[in-house]
Amino acid sequence: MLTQLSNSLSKMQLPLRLALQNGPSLDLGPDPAVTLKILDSGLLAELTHPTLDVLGEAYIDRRLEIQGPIMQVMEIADKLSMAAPSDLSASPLERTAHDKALDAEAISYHYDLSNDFYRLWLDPEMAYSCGYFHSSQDSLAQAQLNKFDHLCRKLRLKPGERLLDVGCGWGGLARHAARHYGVTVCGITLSQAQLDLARQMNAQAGLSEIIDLQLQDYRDLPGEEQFDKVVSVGMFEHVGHANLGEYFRILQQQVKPGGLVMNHGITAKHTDGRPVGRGAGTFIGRYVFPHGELPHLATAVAEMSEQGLEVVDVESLRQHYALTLEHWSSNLESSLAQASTLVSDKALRIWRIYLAGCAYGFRKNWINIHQILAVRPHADGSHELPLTRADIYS
Ligand SMILES: C[S@@+](CC[C@H](N)C(=O)[O-])C[C@H]1O[C@@H](n2cnc3c(N)ncnc32)[C@H](O)[C@@H]1O
Repeated sequence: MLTQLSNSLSKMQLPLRLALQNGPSLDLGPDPAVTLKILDSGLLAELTHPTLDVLGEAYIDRRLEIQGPIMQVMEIADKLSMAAPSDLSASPLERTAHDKALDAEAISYHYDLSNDFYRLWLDPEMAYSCGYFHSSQDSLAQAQLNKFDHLCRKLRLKPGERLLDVGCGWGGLARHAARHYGVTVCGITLSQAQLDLARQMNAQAGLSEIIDLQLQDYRDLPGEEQFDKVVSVGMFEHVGHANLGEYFRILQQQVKPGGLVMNHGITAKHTDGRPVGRGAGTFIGRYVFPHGELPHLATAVAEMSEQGLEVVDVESLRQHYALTLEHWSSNLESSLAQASTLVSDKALRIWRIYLAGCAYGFRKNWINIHQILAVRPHADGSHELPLTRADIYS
């Protein structure tokens, strides 16, 4: 049965062994570093031209086992997927009409999984977004502190200011800003599990009085012009194209005239959002971030501009997200036994593929990430930003 695979794949010369359960095996190159063990022979027909979602799905459904370093598995899976016909650009774009109920369900699916599971592979402050590496040798914990500081400096936070953190996660940025910049913070999340732990962490840090975290959708934020600065980190990927205008309008309304808004989020490679990674995006949408959508940088900037936010600075952190994800993936890979006691076998398989696959995707430039800083100018068009960025780096 493996002959049919041999014919279609052997010219690829990969360090890969394909093995049938209790049966023969086929090496696609010398010294195989990775073995794909096929537990369901029905998969063989698909393996002649596998897309990444087919391979990922077969693994999480236990039709396939993987043996070997996970990052090498990703690289080999990507090469295998090149045998697939490249007609994916014809597949329809994933766009959802987001509403509050749908978003709450999607957020709970991902973020309420298990705090203890996330704690296994995130940094001690549990930042769940791209770090900022001053050097590739920085630890994950250091890179996350660097990121908090980079954001606070770009936002030019000053003692006594009020900061809104939209999608605050486990509150690491809020604590950093309150501790080191003397601001009071209001943060919102849609995950009850996150909120509970974030409040505990704030209390342990003695910061509960100056950080107010709530379970709230961004569309339910009350009032206007309540905040000196607004930050949103790793959240706008959940908003959806159809709601981007409303989302940025709300951020603009929340900040006082003259105030700054920072949007830090993953962005699409192509302006029209056509698929990349031969099925990788399909897998992420189906199993990791349901209804997630990645706008292109140009779309985000256009939507911000239309809502009265003047974009003043844009920085790509793509290499930083590859490094961050490599740390997360390697932390998870070295804690698999413990992880298996915290989440289901299927969830663990999904998260293994997601972390390693996204690290690979950022390295390959399939996706990007941008910090977009904007100001809400005063009515006469003025603002108080300095003429250069020198103060950020002093
Ligand atoms: C990837 S996490 C990032 C968390 C945090 N900013 C960080 O950097 O660690 C995304 C966050 O966005 C929040 N979120 C997603 N959709 C939301 C919505 N509609 N309203 C409020 N928060 C939302 C999630 O609950 C989660 O806290």
